[in-house]
Amino acid sequence: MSEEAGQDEYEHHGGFPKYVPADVGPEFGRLVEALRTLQDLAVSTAPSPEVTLDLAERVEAINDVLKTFQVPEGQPPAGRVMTLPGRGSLLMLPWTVEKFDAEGVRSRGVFRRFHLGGNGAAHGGTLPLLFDDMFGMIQHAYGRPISRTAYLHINYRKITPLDTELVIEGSVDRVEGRKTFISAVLKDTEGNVLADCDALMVQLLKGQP
Ligand SMILES: CCCCCCCC(=O)SCCNC(=O)CCNC(=O)[C@H](O)C(C)(C)COP(=O)(O)OP(=O)(O)OC[C@H]1O[C@@H](n2cnc3c(N)ncnc32)[C@H](O)[C@@H]1OP(=O)(O)O
Repeated sequence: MSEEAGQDEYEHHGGFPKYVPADVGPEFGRLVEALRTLQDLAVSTAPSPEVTLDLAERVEAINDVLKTFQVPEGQPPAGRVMTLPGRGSLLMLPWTVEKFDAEGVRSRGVFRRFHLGGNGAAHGGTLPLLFDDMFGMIQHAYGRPISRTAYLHINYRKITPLDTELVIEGSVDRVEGRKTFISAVLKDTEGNVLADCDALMVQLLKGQP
């Protein structure tokens, strides 16, 4: 990361907690990966009613343990571990950032069974999630203040396959006052464009949520 990257005016805007990198051990990444596998299996299996009941009780028991450790936004490690796929957040696609500076951000990963839409392809709604998260990182790496996505325009050029290594890369196109215009492209490793996307992020005014 360059020295300028991420040097925005975080604390001046709308009640957002300040997110700082989380210091976690390898057990956290192991738990996240186990939960991702659970998600994949939850949408791709058809256990018997007896097994389903047994699993429900076991997962409920896990939830009872986790509930006792709930903390406010900004405090869980989920989303704050840059070295983990999806920064350790189950919501995010399990992609790993490999370039993060003012010139742009690049990330690499796969869509998994959990992200299936139909006929072997990734669900169309998972691509905007990938792009929107990228845009947040891009504007942060560029040093822009806290902003929200005003629009996001995506072009689906080719079917996005599951379990196939893909690359997404994007950068800031231009800044006009509060407005940051950003674009990114999703490609396979042979350079075929699967989708491209451009978005406007608008800097929040003081007090805007
Ligand atoms: C670590 C923290 C990371 C934070 C990342 C968070 C990322 C997200 O949460 S994204 C969530 C999804 N997005 C949202 O929920 C946003 C909901 N919308 C809003 O909050 C507001 O509409 C917001 C803040 C985007 C803009 O509202 P507001 O501040 O009133 O701006 P407004 O005065 O209308 O517009 C500012 C400029 O942007 C332009 N603009 C705003 N929306 C659009 C749009 N959809 N299309 C084109 N232009 C737009 C306006 O035309 C105006 O341009 P100009 O200055 O040239 O006249």
